[in-house]
Amino acid sequence: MSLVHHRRWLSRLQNLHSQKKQILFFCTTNHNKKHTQALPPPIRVALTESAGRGVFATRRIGAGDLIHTAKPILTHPSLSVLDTVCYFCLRKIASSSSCFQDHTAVFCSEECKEKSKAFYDVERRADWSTFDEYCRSQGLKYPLLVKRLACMIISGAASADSIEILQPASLSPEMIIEMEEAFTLLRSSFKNAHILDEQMTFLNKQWYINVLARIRINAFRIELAGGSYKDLLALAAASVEAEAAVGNAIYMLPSFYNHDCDPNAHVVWIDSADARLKALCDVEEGEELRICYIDTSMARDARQTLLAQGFGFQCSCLRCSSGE
Ligand SMILES: C[S@@+](CC[C@H](N)C(=O)[O-])C[C@H]1O[C@@H](n2cnc3c(N)ncnc32)[C@H](O)[C@@H]1O
Repeated sequence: MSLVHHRRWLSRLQNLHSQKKQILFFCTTNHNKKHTQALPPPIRVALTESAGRGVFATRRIGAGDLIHTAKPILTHPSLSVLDTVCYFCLRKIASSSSCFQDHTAVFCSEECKEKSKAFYDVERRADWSTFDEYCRSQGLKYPLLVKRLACMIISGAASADSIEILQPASLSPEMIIEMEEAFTLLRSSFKNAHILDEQMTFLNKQWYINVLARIRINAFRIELAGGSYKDLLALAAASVEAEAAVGNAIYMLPSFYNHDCDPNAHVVWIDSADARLKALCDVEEGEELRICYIDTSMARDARQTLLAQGFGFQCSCLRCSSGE
């Protein structure tokens, strides 16, 4: 990406920051005060030397401190937990008596149902069985986020360029060919549901590829840390079967954190897709905050391969450079 391109995105980000309605993404909560206040988090997004944009501390942050919280701008539950995880916030639903069932989806609260009403109404007009089955059989999770985003755009809850600010993955011609089937299924599901052409003007192949290229390197796999002992046992069992995730989500600010195999920050989810960015050690003012995109316990070569294939970069962090 060129410097001019980066500057353009940085200025867009600054504009976003100054818009009051966007404060949600950057919201921090001061629990010591009687009233909840939206304070700016102690960070800024700026250009790094070799990893594009990154997140930097604007003051000293102590080990274990909450840096900021972030609400997702897009979520989708894993297909295997559609009937036990909230459609909107990905909270686990303990029992059918404690949820708000609505046709194919479950909601943990009236609030989540209300917040997703507009795009859920669009989604439930269509028959998604073929699309979902295609994703399930191919082990694809990101097209589900594209489907959700398309429903949000059709309903007016999001704009067609809402995640354009995020960095896209570079896609090979083979990857683009692989996307065609899911795109065709997505479009035809809307068509068969009689969604009007004028509501779907954005939904062309180029839009689909652009969005998926961004989701590919910016989506977070959500594993909830909270819950009962029974949940933890279930989570441990599910982890073994690689099904621990309740879903996937896209955030704005957390997407600007770069990777390090020995990170100084991490993301935690307690009981929903609301993310908490926390410092893992003391961080000095001006220092870049980095999270780890993959399992830190892996060996160097495995980490390098995964980062190159999944995120398109060669990691040159201290740990990788020292061969650890
Ligand atoms: C989630 S984005 C992070 C923010 C990104 N730098 C930007 O400008 O929007 C992930 C991408 O950032 C770059 N990146 C992240 N960590 C990196 C690192 N340690 N070294 C080089 N590039 C990195 C890679 O291009 C990667 O695909």
